[in-house]
Amino acid sequence: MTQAPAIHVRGTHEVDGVRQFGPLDVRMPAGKWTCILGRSGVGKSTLLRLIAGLTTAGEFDGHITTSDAGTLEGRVTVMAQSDLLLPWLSVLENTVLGARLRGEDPDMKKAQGLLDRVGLSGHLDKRPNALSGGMRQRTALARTLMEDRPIALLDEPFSALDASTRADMQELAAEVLAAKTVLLVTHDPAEAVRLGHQITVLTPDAAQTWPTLHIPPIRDQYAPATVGCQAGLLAHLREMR
Ligand SMILES: Nc1ncnc2c1ncn2[C@@H]1O[C@H](COP(=O)(O)OP(=O)(O)OP(=O)(O)O)[C@@H](O)[C@H]1O
Repeated sequence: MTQAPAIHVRGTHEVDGVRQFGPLDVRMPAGKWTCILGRSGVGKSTLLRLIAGLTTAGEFDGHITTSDAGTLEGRVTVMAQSDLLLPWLSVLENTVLGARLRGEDPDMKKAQGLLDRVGLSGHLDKRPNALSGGMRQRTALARTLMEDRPIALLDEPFSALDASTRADMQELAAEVLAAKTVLLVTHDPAEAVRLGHQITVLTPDAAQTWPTLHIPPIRDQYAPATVGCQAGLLAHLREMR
């Protein structure tokens, strides 16, 4: 795997000639987690899609660059808000879909290991319509973690999970994606404070950096400093409405 680069996004996004967000200037440090929050509809998923090189509802006027001047193409793995599981494939087949689409031999042992870590080892042969929402999301997470890319873009990857499973999956993702450049879109201040090396709050006008704790992630969510940071961030998000 190549080393994870930093990512720098500068620009403005417009939909039908109306500015949706920007001009923003956001830097995602190399090999670190940047957690992005902001009110619903502000453009978090759009920003993620722009970095992923996917289409958006509008036009982006700006630049997305990497610290090594390399292209993003082929170096990014994306976990979208909807799980995008193929209904005719099993849990295991969906998990190895990336390799299959590239015409490679999938690493079945790695896939089975990840599915075990996400608690689905007893469901490998099931089709997505036989799974709960949380099980589907964990399958999509396993599929994302299969890809050994230097950049991971995760759009609310733990939103369908119960609290204890969510904590477990956050720890798994932090372990597997260590040293990668990660963008995590979340609505949960506790999640951002637990996982983020950097916390960015997107507004229609800018991307604000919220001060994080000096302790490196993954942080103890019950430590007084963590709880205080979460409370401050939540208050800030509520004031922005
Ligand atoms: N296909 C589309 N056509 C027109 N407008 C769209 C389309 N998709 C998204 N939008 C608009 O773009 C804006 C940003 O959407 P986006 O999904 O990026 O927001 P978000 O911050 O991720 O929201 P949420 O937190 O609710 O997921 C929204 O106002 C939305 O209405």
